[in-house]
Amino acid sequence: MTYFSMEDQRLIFDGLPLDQIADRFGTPTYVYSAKALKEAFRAYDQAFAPVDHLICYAMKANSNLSILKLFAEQGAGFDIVSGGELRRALAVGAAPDKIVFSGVAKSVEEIKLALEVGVRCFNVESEAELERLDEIAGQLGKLAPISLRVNPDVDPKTHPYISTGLKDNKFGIAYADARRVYRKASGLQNLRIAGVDCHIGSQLTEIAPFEDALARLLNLHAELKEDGIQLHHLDLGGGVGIRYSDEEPPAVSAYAEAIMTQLRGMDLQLVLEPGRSLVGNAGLLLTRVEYIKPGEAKNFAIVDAGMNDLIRPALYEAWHDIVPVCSQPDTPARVYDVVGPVCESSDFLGKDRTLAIHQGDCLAVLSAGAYGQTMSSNYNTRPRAAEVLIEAGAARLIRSRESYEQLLENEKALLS
Ligand SMILES: Cc1ncc(COP(=O)(O)O)c(C=O)c1O
Ligand SMILES: N[C@@H](CCCC[NH3+])C(=O)O
Repeated sequence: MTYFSMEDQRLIFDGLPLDQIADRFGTPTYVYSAKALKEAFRAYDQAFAPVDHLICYAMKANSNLSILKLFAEQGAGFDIVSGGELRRALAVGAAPDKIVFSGVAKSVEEIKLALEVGVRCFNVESEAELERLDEIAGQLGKLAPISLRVNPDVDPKTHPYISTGLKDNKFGIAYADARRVYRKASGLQNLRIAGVDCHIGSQLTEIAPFEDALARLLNLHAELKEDGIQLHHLDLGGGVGIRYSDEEPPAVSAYAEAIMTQLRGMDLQLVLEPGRSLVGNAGLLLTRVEYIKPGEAKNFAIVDAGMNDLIRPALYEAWHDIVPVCSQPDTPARVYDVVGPVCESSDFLGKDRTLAIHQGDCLAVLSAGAYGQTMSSNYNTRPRAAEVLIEAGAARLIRSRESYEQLLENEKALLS
């Protein structure tokens, strides 16, 4: 499903011309389509309809409250990794019993809050965390629902920075230790074993690594049964990858078919934590060309969005398509590096892009709905971008551009 079209040389996104949105809200601005978000969620929900399942949207991909609310209304649960994300889920009225709590460094305060509100499950990432959780639950008179995040040592064949299920990654409990740690957990008074969990990495473009990880978890499930430990759910972590350029990630339906085939006959609820595939291609970043700068070796299109707004190209050399929102047939195309205002040579949004553009033109950086705004920063004292949602044929602001006052107020108040 594509949400783009061209009308009178203008790029239309979910029914609205992007130049109009840029004029109205300014740049840089993230723009999302509610229709695309809902359809992405529905693809998972329908594909897994034959089995008992819960889709916990991994809000690290995009935690704008309006987007969380939209997913909650579709029936989603949430995968959170911090007390901050828990507060976001609660702020949109998410049901705590649909929240799973991942993360390697859960603090005492975060655990207390999660126990008090009653999250569905803690995805425990170490023995030390298991002990901390048992102790705090005991103090609060609660029974903490847990699953162990098992590191299945499976190669997800993705960028090394976003691979999480290999032996040398910090995440999860080693597969070889998992059975022993489950036995230990079953002896701890204030814990209730709810399930098993893994997450092997992000932007996976093949199904096989998911199948390998699932096979290992099912093997563990059988071993635990022998030990008298019954699991109620199996959480397979993040979702499939998305298409940024020429990748061919599996369709959600094909992924679901493969997973459900393996799960057949197992009495386990399936939990999934997709992030990128629910929001990535439902969003883009609008930016305007401040200057065209021809160079000796390169031409630069210097735009008003930088690595502080979208860090993926700088961090992972990630490729995002960049297209003018108004095409200009009479303008000669040139090859540009599209670079931002930040004082770093790694501040680029795209390299060697053939574009027919002038100073003042507006560009759309595509597939920017996931890990865009959530990974943004105030580096160079740059305010975070605005965010806009297109819904029912209209665009509305869902986060205002940060003001310089907001950026200064905290420290100004502390000036001696
Ligand atoms: C624990 C966990 N769950 C879910 C996700 C979401 O993954 P994705 O955005 O690839 O669906 C991540 C991010 O990689 C994660 O770390
Ligand atoms: N931030 C990464 C994804 C990693 C998600 C966290 N485990 C990206 O932008 O591709």
